[in-house]
Amino acid sequence: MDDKPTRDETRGLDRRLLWRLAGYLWPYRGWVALAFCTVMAEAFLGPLRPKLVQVAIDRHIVEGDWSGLQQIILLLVGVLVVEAGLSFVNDYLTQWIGQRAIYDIRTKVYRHIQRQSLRFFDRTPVGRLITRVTNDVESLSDMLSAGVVRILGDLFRIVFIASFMFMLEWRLALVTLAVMPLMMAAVAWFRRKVREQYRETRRQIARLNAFLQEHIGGMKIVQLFNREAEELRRFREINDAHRQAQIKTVFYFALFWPAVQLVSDTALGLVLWVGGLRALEGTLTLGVLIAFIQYVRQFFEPIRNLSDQYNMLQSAMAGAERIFGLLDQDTALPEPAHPVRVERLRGHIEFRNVWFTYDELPTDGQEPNWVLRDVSFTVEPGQHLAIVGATGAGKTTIINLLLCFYDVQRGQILVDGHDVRDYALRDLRRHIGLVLQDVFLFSGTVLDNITLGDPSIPFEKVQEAARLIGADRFIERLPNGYFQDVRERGLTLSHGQRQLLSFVRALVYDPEVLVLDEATSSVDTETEQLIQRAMETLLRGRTAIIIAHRLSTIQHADQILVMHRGEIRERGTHQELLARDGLYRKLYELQFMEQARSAA
Ligand SMILES: Nc1ncnc2c1ncn2[C@@H]1O[C@H](COP(=O)(O)OP(=O)(O)OP(=O)(O)O)[C@@H](O)[C@H]1O
Repeated sequence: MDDKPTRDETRGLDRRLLWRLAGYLWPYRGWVALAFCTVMAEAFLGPLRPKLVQVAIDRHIVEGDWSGLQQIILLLVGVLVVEAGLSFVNDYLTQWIGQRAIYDIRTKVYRHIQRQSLRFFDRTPVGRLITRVTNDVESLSDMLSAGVVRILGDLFRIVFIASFMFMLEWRLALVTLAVMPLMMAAVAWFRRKVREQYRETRRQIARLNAFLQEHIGGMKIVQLFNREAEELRRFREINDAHRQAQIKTVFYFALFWPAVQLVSDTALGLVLWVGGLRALEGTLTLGVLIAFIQYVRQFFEPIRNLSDQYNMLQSAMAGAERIFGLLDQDTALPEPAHPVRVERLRGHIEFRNVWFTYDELPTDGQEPNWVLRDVSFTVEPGQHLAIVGATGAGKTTIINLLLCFYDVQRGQILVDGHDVRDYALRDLRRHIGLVLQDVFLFSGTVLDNITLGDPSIPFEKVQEAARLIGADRFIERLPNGYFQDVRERGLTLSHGQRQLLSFVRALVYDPEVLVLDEATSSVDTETEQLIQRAMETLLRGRTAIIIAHRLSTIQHADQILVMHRGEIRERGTHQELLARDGLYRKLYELQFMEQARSAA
């Protein structure tokens, strides 16, 4: 299911992952160094304050030295102001660095996904990829921004505070540290519990995501089969498990904070007791005692922060592992070192003994599950080739291979005499237009969907293409015409209208070769005729490969291939194939009878 924790999160911090993540901060190393300096200065100034208070009391208040006291007060105010300034610079800077690094990683992940071959998308659920680009990248955010800097800052703060305490009065410092074993025990317990709970929460989130992805996608079926109540019950169950995991996490946090407070208060009590007794004996000044009270308060805060940050690091490590796992998996087809240059294609296409399977080739010598078997054919420039066959025969696969969505395992595909692998993918796809039966419309206007956001295509060209295809009438009837928003996935347009739009799109791009997967969805007779005429316009003067579902539309094709279970069973023109008493004739008669039945 989506987003399983892929690493054992009980493992500690992985140094290899940390280094790799640090690599994303390298471009901002100057700023990171500055952030370190500010955090160090802040870590030093904090413990300086109690020391100043001690001096103010012991040397000036007790001695009645007003002018000296004034100087110390001024110094204290100065320290506070500088600390506030440093804190601002540090917070802003670390977030700025972190957000930049996150931006870089997110762009890198998206670019990587974009380059993958379709084989990758067949195997990887969309929900998982979305989680990688959003949640997982976000989980690195805390670490790459404040994380590392703050952890170092806290460590330094502990060292500085301890040093100040020891310099001031080493015996009282030891008294403060006496509670450390208690503190360590509390931290260790909390860390273990929260880690367990954290893993449980992640598991529940993954279940929630997987459920939502499946059920929102399949809502039509859920509603059609009246499964709402049952699905709601299942959703409630998962949602409840998620809630319980969250509440447990909150429980441990709620227990941890007061526990830390208790330990630090115990330290305070000890300091007051031992320090108070000594003050009464006259072996300790009041200033030192007051300074120590402040140090005790300061000392436990970074310790508490560190245990929090440990959890943050854990979550970042899990996210990093998943992101790097994705980045390290590269299924992009290799681009040729010296691609064939193309200005225009002549449109000569040849499949030469092509064998193909969607699966990985077995390494144990077993025969693969071939989807295409020894497919060979040639389309001369300007010719129209139609492919027919039962569902699953391998028609779409031929298109997928011609457009290099997948790589052939045996044989060769040649366009204008060159292997398709010798072309740059961009070039090849620019010159071979593809019109699919399931027309995908992006959110945006009708115009955007025709030009696919290419501003160099003039509006007049779009209008002209729409007129030639016969789509102008319905577009102009839309409330905003070409500027009508089509909504996500084109739900506001009918099948026929979407089909026409995709024809206009193809005509505007004016490819030399056109590959067309004829729509199977039924449209009314008028739209059917419109589509038929539009197809003729689109195909005129171009080399074309048409996957035909209605045999009536391909009677004028120069060549027809009849596919059966991945093989070419028959080939010829419509008349030749009808004359032969074979598969084509059977298919034709079947469709003919169906049409006659539906007309009756
Ligand atoms: N992405 C894929 N991964 C694995 N197998 C696939 C994939 N796409 C298609 N197949 C399998 O390959 C075979 C041929 O499929 P193909 O889509 O080429 O058939 P088709 O003739 O175009 O069918 P239809 O007319 O239904 O579109 C089928 O058995 C199908 O299950």
